[in-house]
Amino acid sequence: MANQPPSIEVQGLSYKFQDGSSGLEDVQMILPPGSRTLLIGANGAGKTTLLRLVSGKRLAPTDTIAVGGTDPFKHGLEGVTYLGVEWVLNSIVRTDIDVPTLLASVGGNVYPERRDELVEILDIDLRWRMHAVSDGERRRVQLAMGLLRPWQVLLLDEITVDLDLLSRSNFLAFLKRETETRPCTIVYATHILDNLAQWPTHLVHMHLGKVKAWGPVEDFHSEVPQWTSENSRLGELVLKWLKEDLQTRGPRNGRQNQAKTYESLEGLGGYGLEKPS
Ligand SMILES: Nc1ncnc2c1ncn2[C@@H]1O[C@H](COP(=O)(O)OP(=O)(O)OP(=O)(O)O)[C@@H](O)[C@H]1O
Repeated sequence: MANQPPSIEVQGLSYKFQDGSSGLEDVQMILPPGSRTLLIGANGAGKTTLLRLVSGKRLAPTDTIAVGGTDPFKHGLEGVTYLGVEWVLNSIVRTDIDVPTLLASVGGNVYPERRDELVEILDIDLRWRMHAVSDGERRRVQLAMGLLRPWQVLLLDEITVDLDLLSRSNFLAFLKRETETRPCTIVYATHILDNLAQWPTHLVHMHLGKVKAWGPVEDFHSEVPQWTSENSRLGELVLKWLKEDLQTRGPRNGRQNQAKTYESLEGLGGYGLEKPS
C-alpha cells in the first residue's frame, strides 16, 4: 500500500473477549482512502476494541478487516500506527532522558525534516528531561515520537486529553495536512470535539459494540437542523447520539443494580466499608 492512501474496510466483524463477553457485534464500515474519521461513542461503546483489531494488535475473524486491501494481523503492521493507552503508559518517557535521544530512538535521524516539523508544531523544548516535565509536555513528546515515522494509517485512541488548546489545534491541523499532502488515512477516537468541526471527512457512531451509523460528515447534517456554528453542530450531533444511546441502554447502575451489588458485597463479609445509605 505504498503510494495509495489505504482504505479501511470492516465487514461482519464480531469479537468476543477471553471471558466470553461480547466486544463487538457485526461491525461494518468502509472508510475511503485519505479519509479522516472521528470515532464517536460513549465510554465502553467499543472504540478501543475496534481500533486494536483494525491495528492488527488483536486477532480478528478471517476476512472481516482489510486495511489497504490486506489483513493487518496476517500481513504485519508496516505503515499502521496505533497510538493508545499502551503508548501513553510506556515508562521510558518518565525516566531521566533527554528529548533528542528519545526522538533518535524512533528514527528522528532518518526523518530529520519530520522530526523538526513535529518539534515545532508540538512546541517541544529540546532541553527538557523527561522525569521533570508536566503531563502535557510529556504527551507532546510522546506524540512526536509516535508520529515521526511516516505512517500510512494512523489509529489514534484519545491521547490528546492533556494537550492545551493551542497544541491540540496545531496537532489536528498537522494531521489534516498529512492526509492532504501524502497518501494516508486517519481514524481518531475522541470525546473532545473542540475545534474539530472542519476536521473530519467521516463519522462513525458506536454503541454497545455495534456501529450504529457511519458515513461522510455531510450525511449527518440533517440530524441537527439548527445550530449556531459548525462547531456546535458537531457537538449537538454527538450530544444527541449519546443521549439516545443512554436512553436505549439505561443507566449502568440503576437503583435495582446498586441494591444487588451492595447485597452481594455484604454476602462476602464486607470490606470494612460503610454501606451507602
Ligand atoms: N479484556 C476485556 N475483557 C472483557 N471485557 C472488556 C475487555 N476490555 C474491554 N472490555 C469491555 O468492552 C467494552 C468496550 O470497551 P472499549 O475499551 O472498547 O470501550 P471504548 O469505547 O474505547 O470506551 P472509552 O471511551 O471509555 O475509552 C466495555 O464495556 C469494557 O468493559
